[in-house]
Amino acid sequence: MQKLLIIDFGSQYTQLLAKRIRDIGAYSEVVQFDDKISLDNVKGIILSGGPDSVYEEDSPTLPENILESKLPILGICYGMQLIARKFGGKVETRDVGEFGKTTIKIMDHSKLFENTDKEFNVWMSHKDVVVEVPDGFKVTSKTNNGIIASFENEEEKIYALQFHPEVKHTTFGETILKNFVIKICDINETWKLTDFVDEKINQIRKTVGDKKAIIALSGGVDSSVAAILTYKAIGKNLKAIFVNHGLLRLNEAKEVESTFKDYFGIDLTVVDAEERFLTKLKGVTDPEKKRKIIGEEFIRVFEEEASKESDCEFLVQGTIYSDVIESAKSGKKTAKIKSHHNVGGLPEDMNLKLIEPLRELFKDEVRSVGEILGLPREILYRHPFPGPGLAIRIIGEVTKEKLEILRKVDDIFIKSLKETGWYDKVWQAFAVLTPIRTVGVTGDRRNYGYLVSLRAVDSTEGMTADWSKIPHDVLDLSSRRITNEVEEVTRVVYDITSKPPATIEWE
Ligand SMILES: Nc1ncnc2c1ncn2[C@@H]1O[C@H](COP(=O)(O)OP(=O)(O)OP(=O)(O)O)[C@@H](O)[C@H]1O
Ligand SMILES: O=c1[nH]c(=O)c2[nH+]cn([C@@H]3O[C@H](COP(=O)(O)O)[C@@H](O)[C@H]3O)c2[nH]1
Ligand SMILES: NC(=O)CC[C@H](N)C(=O)O
Ligand SMILES: [Mg+2]
Repeated sequence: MQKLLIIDFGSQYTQLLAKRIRDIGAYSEVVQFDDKISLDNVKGIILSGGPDSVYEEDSPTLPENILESKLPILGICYGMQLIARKFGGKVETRDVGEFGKTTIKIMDHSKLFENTDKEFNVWMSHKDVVVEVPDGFKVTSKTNNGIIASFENEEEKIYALQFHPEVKHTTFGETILKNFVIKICDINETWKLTDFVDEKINQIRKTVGDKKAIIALSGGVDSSVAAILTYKAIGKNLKAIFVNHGLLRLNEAKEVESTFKDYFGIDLTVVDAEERFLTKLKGVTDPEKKRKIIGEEFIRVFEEEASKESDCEFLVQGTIYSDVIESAKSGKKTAKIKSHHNVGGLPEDMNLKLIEPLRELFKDEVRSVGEILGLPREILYRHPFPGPGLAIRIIGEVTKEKLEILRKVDDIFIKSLKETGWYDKVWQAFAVLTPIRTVGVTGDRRNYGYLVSLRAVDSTEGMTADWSKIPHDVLDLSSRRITNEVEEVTRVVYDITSKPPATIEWE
């Protein structure tokens, strides 16, 4: 089968690139930069970004055989800088980076930019820049800051982009990738999500055999889809476990329980584990420590529940690709951003075998799988909620008192969004409780209360995000309700940072 090869230099977005290629309907494979690379059936090569700088010693280099192959090449970010250096251009670092939204202007015709505007927004994440392109290459676009955003050698079919076309916030990103895959590499075969569903159901059936499995069910999108997929494979041999770790939102435990009992015939056990989680978290302020403690405690609960069943050997989790990438469990060079509780937060000694049917997919693909499986909209379009819950939204130590405050604030914000029709317009929204105390005046009295931040983001798969442009009156409504109804809070701010440079959750 014809394919595109993606060479991974440690970008946070490598699998996202693979996904975009799937969206275009072509088959792609990701390999590490130092793997032995076979070029059989390969029609084009994409070089990913990465955390290194090409001028540093020991930084990853271009595999030799790809240049000899004369196949079309597209270098992105680090990949672009590698091409510049390899062919004799110049790469330098700058004091000020470009992270998030930047505008570029097309300077010269390029096949890559066919059907795009002459000027459009792109998503950047870099500090190094190409200051001189190699001989034989031409600059095809620059950013508003005068930085080279793309260059190419059309004859050799070598193309380079400083920005990330694989990121949804890059307008025309899909057009650019399509131009590369279809017009430049000439690929024309199809990949479908329904094939994926059938394949996974068979695989799960084979793996579990006549043993039993438990599914860690949070009521969120990913684990609900994983649950139905697994239920289709092994039926009654699947038991669902929902852990109430005391870090949930207002009324969440009750809602999840009733939704699942009503909708699906799956056998669901709710485990009340509030005291054990909060005891373990006592005095802990470091975000990574919190995540590891929670990840381990989850597994201990699942092990205890599994041991109550005969022949229960498997734990199904709704892990998706963004959980994997940020925990640095993908490529060799990928930097760790944070340990997602269900991946980087897992203990080393665990006796259940993991099944993660959605591990390679992104959120929007998971939603599509859910649609194929017939899950209701209200489950599929819930905002994501992280496994460690409110523990990573309370900056500093987690206490019962703080959990109470944050639950009330979060509930008011979400209700305000729902009432004004904004809940479905943003990808994820929540509140964060900071340890900062600030002076307020309520009813002529001094009130020394907490500072909370509201956060709402627009995203497609959580890998990048922009802050949502919620109207001022909706923010105003939320702020007034919060300060009126939650006396411990004296100040409300709205988070206006994109990812990158920030992340979605604060810890
Ligand atoms: N309270 C919980 N009880 C049981 N399992 C949980 C709980 N919270 C998280 N998990 C497990 O951890 C996995 C990762 O959590 P995550 O929040 O990323 O996914 P989700 O809750 O299924 O979906 P969403 O991202 O929409 O919230 C879940 O798929 C589920 O398997
Ligand atoms: O199940 C989870 N376990 C975790 O440990 C975790 N950390 C972040 N998230 C969610 O992932 C998405 C990206 O968040 P970040 O930009 O903060 O990494 C956002 O949707 C976050 O809510 C988690 N989900
Ligand atoms: N995202 C990237 O590929 C970054 C490449 C390089 N480290 C830079 O800062 O420019
Ligand atoms: Mg969740």
